Amino acid sequence: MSVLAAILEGVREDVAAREAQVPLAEVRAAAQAAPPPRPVLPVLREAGVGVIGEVKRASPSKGALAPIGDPAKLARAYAAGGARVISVLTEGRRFGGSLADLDAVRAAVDIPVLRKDFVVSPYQVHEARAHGADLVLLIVAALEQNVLHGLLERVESLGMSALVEVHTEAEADRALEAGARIIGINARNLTTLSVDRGVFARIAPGLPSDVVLVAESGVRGTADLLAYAGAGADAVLVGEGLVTSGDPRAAVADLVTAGAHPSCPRPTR
Ligand SMILES: O=C(O)c1ccccc1NCC(=O)[C@H](O)[C@H](O)COP(=O)(O)O
Repeated sequence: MSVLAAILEGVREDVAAREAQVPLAEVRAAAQAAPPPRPVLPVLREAGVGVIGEVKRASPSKGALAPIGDPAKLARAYAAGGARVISVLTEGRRFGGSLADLDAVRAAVDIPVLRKDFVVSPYQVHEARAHGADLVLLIVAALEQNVLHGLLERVESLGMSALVEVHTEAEADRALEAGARIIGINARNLTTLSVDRGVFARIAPGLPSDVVLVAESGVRGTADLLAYAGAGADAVLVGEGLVTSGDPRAAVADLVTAGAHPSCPRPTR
Protein backbone atom coordinates (compact mmCIF):
# COMPACT_ATOMS: atom_id res chain seq x y z
CA MET A 1 0.00 0.00 0.00
CA SER A 2 1.33 3.49 -0.85
CA VAL A 3 1.98 6.05 1.88
CA LEU A 4 -0.95 8.13 0.63
CA ALA A 5 -3.29 5.13 0.63
CA ALA A 6 -2.21 4.23 4.18
CA ILE A 7 -2.76 7.82 5.35
CA LEU A 8 -6.21 7.89 3.73
CA GLU A 9 -7.18 4.61 5.39
CA GLY A 10 -6.36 6.06 8.82
CA VAL A 11 -8.13 9.32 8.03
CA ARG A 12 -11.33 7.51 7.04
CA GLU A 13 -11.27 5.56 10.32
CA ASP A 14 -10.70 8.74 12.32
CA VAL A 15 -13.48 10.63 10.52
CA ALA A 16 -15.90 7.75 11.15
CA ALA A 17 -14.98 7.77 14.85
CA ARG A 18 -15.53 11.54 15.14
CA GLU A 19 -18.81 11.33 13.25
CA ALA A 20 -20.00 8.64 15.66
CA GLN A 21 -19.32 11.09 18.51
CA VAL A 22 -20.58 14.29 16.85
CA PRO A 23 -23.14 13.76 14.07
CA LEU A 24 -22.94 15.69 10.79
CA ALA A 25 -26.02 17.79 11.65
CA GLU A 26 -24.24 19.10 14.75
CA VAL A 27 -21.05 19.94 12.87
CA ARG A 28 -23.09 21.67 10.14
CA ALA A 29 -24.82 23.79 12.77
CA ALA A 30 -21.47 24.69 14.34
CA ALA A 31 -20.14 25.65 10.91
CA GLN A 32 -23.14 27.90 10.32
CA ALA A 33 -22.69 29.55 13.70
CA ALA A 34 -18.98 30.24 13.16
CA PRO A 35 -17.79 33.78 12.35
CA PRO A 36 -17.63 34.32 8.56
CA PRO A 37 -14.59 33.11 6.64
CA ARG A 38 -11.91 35.56 5.51
CA PRO A 39 -11.38 36.08 1.77
CA VAL A 40 -8.21 34.30 0.62
CA LEU A 41 -7.88 35.05 -3.10
CA PRO A 42 -7.18 38.80 -2.70
CA VAL A 43 -4.57 38.05 -0.05
CA LEU A 44 -2.73 35.61 -2.31
CA ARG A 45 -2.99 38.03 -5.25
CA GLU A 46 -1.23 40.86 -3.42
CA ALA A 47 2.04 42.07 -4.96
CA GLY A 48 5.13 39.92 -4.48
CA VAL A 49 5.38 36.27 -3.52
CA GLY A 50 3.43 35.42 -0.38
CA VAL A 51 4.42 33.04 2.37
CA ILE A 52 2.10 30.43 3.89
CA GLY A 53 3.64 29.23 7.15
CA GLU A 54 2.77 25.71 8.24
CA VAL A 55 2.30 24.33 11.75
CA LYS A 56 3.94 20.92 11.21
CA ARG A 57 5.13 18.72 14.07
CA ALA A 58 6.04 15.59 12.15
CA SER A 59 5.78 13.98 8.75
CA PRO A 60 5.90 10.53 7.17
CA SER A 61 9.09 11.48 5.32
CA LYS A 62 11.04 12.95 8.25
CA GLY A 63 9.38 11.69 11.45
CA ALA A 64 9.41 14.19 14.32
CA LEU A 65 10.33 17.72 13.21
CA ALA A 66 9.51 20.00 16.17
CA PRO A 67 7.49 19.53 19.37
CA ILE A 68 5.39 22.77 18.90
CA GLY A 69 3.96 22.91 22.42
CA ASP A 70 2.17 26.18 21.66
CA PRO A 71 0.80 26.34 18.09
CA ALA A 72 -0.78 29.75 18.80
CA LYS A 73 2.63 31.20 19.64
CA LEU A 74 4.11 29.75 16.45
CA ALA A 75 1.23 31.15 14.39
CA ARG A 76 1.70 34.59 15.95
CA ALA A 77 5.40 34.43 15.09
CA TYR A 78 4.56 33.55 11.48
CA ALA A 79 2.05 36.39 11.28
CA ALA A 80 4.51 38.85 12.83
CA GLY A 81 7.09 37.76 10.22
CA GLY A 82 4.63 38.66 7.47
CA ALA A 83 3.01 35.34 6.55
CA ARG A 84 -0.19 35.85 4.55
CA VAL A 85 -1.84 32.58 5.58
CA ILE A 86 -1.22 29.99 8.31
CA SER A 87 -1.46 26.32 7.36
CA VAL A 88 -2.40 23.94 10.17
CA LEU A 89 -1.89 20.22 9.67
CA THR A 90 -4.78 18.60 11.50
CA GLU A 91 -4.01 14.94 10.67
CA GLY A 92 -3.07 13.22 13.91
CA ARG A 93 -1.53 9.82 13.18
CA ARG A 94 1.44 10.81 11.05
CA PHE A 95 1.66 14.59 11.38
CA GLY A 96 0.81 14.97 15.08
CA GLY A 97 -1.81 17.62 14.34
CA SER A 98 -5.37 18.11 15.59
CA LEU A 99 -8.46 20.26 15.37
CA ALA A 100 -7.36 21.71 18.72
CA ASP A 101 -4.31 23.11 16.89
CA LEU A 102 -6.66 24.70 14.35
CA ASP A 103 -8.73 26.23 17.17
CA ALA A 104 -5.62 27.60 18.87
CA VAL A 105 -4.25 29.12 15.67
CA ARG A 106 -7.64 30.55 14.66
CA ALA A 107 -7.93 32.30 18.00
CA ALA A 108 -4.37 33.65 17.78
CA VAL A 109 -4.23 35.35 14.37
CA ASP A 110 -6.44 37.50 12.12
CA ILE A 111 -5.01 36.31 8.81
CA PRO A 112 -6.60 33.41 6.85
CA VAL A 113 -6.06 29.88 8.15
CA LEU A 114 -5.79 26.73 6.03
CA ARG A 115 -7.01 23.37 7.27
CA LYS A 116 -4.32 21.07 5.86
CA ASP A 117 -5.53 17.50 6.01
CA PHE A 118 -6.50 14.62 3.80
CA VAL A 119 -10.08 15.67 3.15
CA VAL A 120 -12.21 12.87 1.76
CA SER A 121 -15.67 13.68 3.08
CA PRO A 122 -18.07 16.63 3.42
CA TYR A 123 -17.96 16.03 7.19
CA GLN A 124 -14.35 17.30 7.28
CA VAL A 125 -15.30 20.40 5.26
CA HIS A 126 -18.01 21.37 7.77
CA GLU A 127 -15.57 20.59 10.58
CA ALA A 128 -12.99 22.90 9.00
CA ARG A 129 -15.50 25.76 8.91
CA ALA A 130 -16.75 25.03 12.42
CA HIS A 131 -13.15 25.34 13.63
CA GLY A 132 -12.60 28.65 11.84
CA ALA A 133 -10.79 27.63 8.65
CA ASP A 134 -10.92 29.99 5.66
CA LEU A 135 -9.16 27.65 3.25
CA VAL A 136 -9.29 23.85 2.87
CA LEU A 137 -6.79 21.58 1.15
CA LEU A 138 -8.15 19.15 -1.46
CA ILE A 139 -5.58 16.69 -2.84
CA VAL A 140 -6.45 15.58 -6.38
CA ALA A 141 -4.49 12.32 -6.04
CA ALA A 142 -6.68 11.35 -3.07
CA LEU A 143 -10.05 11.97 -4.74
CA GLU A 144 -12.16 10.60 -7.58
CA GLN A 145 -13.15 13.41 -9.96
CA ASN A 146 -16.82 13.49 -8.92
CA VAL A 147 -15.80 13.61 -5.25
CA LEU A 148 -13.32 16.43 -5.95
CA HIS A 149 -16.12 18.37 -7.66
CA GLY A 150 -18.49 17.82 -4.77
CA LEU A 151 -15.97 18.79 -2.09
CA LEU A 152 -14.86 21.91 -3.97
CA GLU A 153 -18.48 22.98 -4.31
CA ARG A 154 -19.08 22.30 -0.63
CA VAL A 155 -16.02 24.32 0.42
CA GLU A 156 -17.12 27.30 -1.69
CA SER A 157 -20.76 27.02 -0.65
CA LEU A 158 -19.59 27.57 2.94
CA GLY A 159 -17.76 30.72 1.83
CA MET A 160 -14.29 29.19 2.11
CA SER A 161 -11.64 28.77 -0.58
CA ALA A 162 -10.01 25.52 -1.69
CA LEU A 163 -6.31 24.96 -2.22
CA VAL A 164 -6.39 22.16 -4.80
CA GLU A 165 -3.14 20.20 -4.74
CA VAL A 166 -1.57 18.54 -7.77
CA HIS A 167 1.71 16.82 -8.57
CA THR A 168 1.33 16.01 -12.29
CA GLU A 169 0.00 17.70 -15.44
CA ALA A 170 -2.91 15.24 -15.52
CA GLU A 171 -3.86 16.17 -11.95
CA ALA A 172 -3.60 19.87 -12.88
CA ASP A 173 -6.06 19.26 -15.73
CA ARG A 174 -8.43 17.60 -13.25
CA ALA A 175 -8.08 20.52 -10.82
CA LEU A 176 -8.98 23.00 -13.59
CA GLU A 177 -11.87 20.86 -14.79
CA ALA A 178 -13.24 20.84 -11.24
CA GLY A 179 -13.08 24.66 -11.15
CA ALA A 180 -10.03 25.23 -8.92
CA ARG A 181 -9.02 28.86 -8.56
CA ILE A 182 -6.08 28.25 -6.23
CA ILE A 183 -3.78 25.38 -7.25
CA GLY A 184 -0.98 24.08 -5.07
CA ILE A 185 1.76 22.31 -7.00
CA ASN A 186 3.40 19.96 -4.53
CA ALA A 187 7.04 19.10 -5.19
CA ARG A 188 6.56 16.07 -2.93
CA ASN A 189 5.38 12.87 -4.56
CA LEU A 190 2.89 11.48 -2.03
CA THR A 191 3.56 7.91 -3.17
CA THR A 192 7.38 7.90 -2.98
CA LEU A 193 7.76 10.98 -0.69
CA SER A 194 10.64 12.21 -2.86
CA VAL A 195 10.82 15.99 -3.38
CA ASP A 196 11.50 17.35 -6.88
CA ARG A 197 11.35 21.15 -6.94
CA GLY A 198 11.39 21.03 -10.75
CA VAL A 199 7.79 19.77 -10.78
CA PHE A 200 6.52 23.33 -10.24
CA ALA A 201 8.38 24.72 -13.26
CA ARG A 202 7.10 21.87 -15.44
CA ILE A 203 3.41 22.31 -14.56
CA ALA A 204 2.99 26.05 -13.88
CA PRO A 205 3.44 27.38 -17.45
CA GLY A 206 0.46 25.35 -18.66
CA LEU A 207 -1.95 26.88 -16.15
CA PRO A 208 -4.21 29.90 -16.82
CA SER A 209 -2.96 33.26 -15.56
CA ASP A 210 -6.06 33.89 -13.44
CA VAL A 211 -5.37 30.82 -11.29
CA VAL A 212 -3.35 31.54 -8.14
CA LEU A 213 -0.33 29.21 -7.89
CA VAL A 214 1.14 28.01 -4.62
CA ALA A 215 4.47 26.15 -4.60
CA GLU A 216 4.32 23.50 -1.89
CA SER A 217 7.22 21.69 -0.19
CA GLY A 218 10.97 21.91 -0.32
CA VAL A 219 11.47 25.58 0.58
CA ARG A 220 14.49 25.66 2.87
CA GLY A 221 15.54 29.27 2.26
CA THR A 222 15.25 32.33 0.03
CA ALA A 223 16.98 30.66 -2.93
CA ASP A 224 14.13 28.14 -3.15
CA LEU A 225 11.51 30.90 -2.94
CA LEU A 226 13.25 32.84 -5.71
CA ALA A 227 13.42 29.74 -7.91
CA TYR A 228 9.69 29.09 -7.43
CA ALA A 229 9.00 32.80 -8.05
CA GLY A 230 10.93 32.61 -11.32
CA ALA A 231 8.69 29.74 -12.39
CA GLY A 232 5.51 31.72 -11.60
CA ALA A 233 4.60 31.05 -7.95
CA ASP A 234 2.26 33.55 -6.28
CA ALA A 235 3.01 32.04 -2.87
CA VAL A 236 5.11 29.33 -1.24
CA LEU A 237 3.89 26.95 1.46
CA VAL A 238 6.62 26.19 3.99
CA GLY A 239 6.64 23.70 6.87
CA GLU A 240 9.90 22.00 7.80
CA GLY A 241 12.12 24.98 6.93
CA LEU A 242 10.22 27.16 9.41
CA VAL A 243 9.52 24.77 12.29
CA THR A 244 13.17 23.68 12.43
CA SER A 245 14.59 27.20 12.02
CA GLY A 246 14.89 28.13 15.70
CA ASP A 247 13.48 31.59 14.92
CA PRO A 248 10.26 31.20 12.94
CA ARG A 249 9.46 34.91 12.88
CA ALA A 250 12.86 35.74 11.36
CA ALA A 251 12.70 32.77 8.98
CA VAL A 252 9.33 33.93 7.63
CA ALA A 253 10.51 37.55 7.47
CA ASP A 254 13.55 36.53 5.37
CA LEU A 255 11.28 34.77 2.88
CA VAL A 256 8.75 37.62 2.84
CA THR A 257 11.52 40.16 2.22
CA ALA A 258 12.89 38.09 -0.67
CA GLY A 259 9.39 37.66 -2.12
CA ALA A 260 8.69 41.41 -1.95
CA HIS A 261 12.06 42.59 -3.27
CA PRO A 262 11.99 44.33 -6.68
CA SER A 263 14.58 41.81 -7.93
CA CYS A 264 12.27 38.88 -7.15
CA PRO A 265 11.30 37.41 -10.54
CA ARG A 266 7.61 37.80 -11.43
CA PRO A 267 7.11 36.24 -14.87
CA THR A 268 3.79 36.83 -16.64
CA ARG A 269 1.99 33.57 -17.33
O1 LIG B 1 5.70 16.00 4.51
C1 LIG B 1 5.54 14.80 4.22
O2 LIG B 1 6.38 13.91 4.46
C2 LIG B 1 4.25 14.34 3.59
C3 LIG B 1 4.08 13.00 3.32
C4 LIG B 1 2.90 12.55 2.77
C5 LIG B 1 1.88 13.43 2.48
C6 LIG B 1 2.04 14.78 2.72
C7 LIG B 1 3.21 15.25 3.28
N1 LIG B 1 3.40 16.57 3.56
C8 LIG B 1 2.40 17.56 3.39
C9 LIG B 1 2.91 18.71 2.68
O3 LIG B 1 2.49 18.92 1.57
C10 LIG B 1 3.93 19.58 3.34
O4 LIG B 1 3.70 19.58 4.71
C11 LIG B 1 3.98 21.01 2.88
O5 LIG B 1 3.99 21.12 1.50
C12 LIG B 1 5.25 21.68 3.45
O6 LIG B 1 6.39 20.97 3.01
P1 LIG B 1 7.83 21.24 3.63
O7 LIG B 1 8.06 22.72 3.63
O8 LIG B 1 8.79 20.53 2.75
O9 LIG B 1 7.78 20.72 5.03
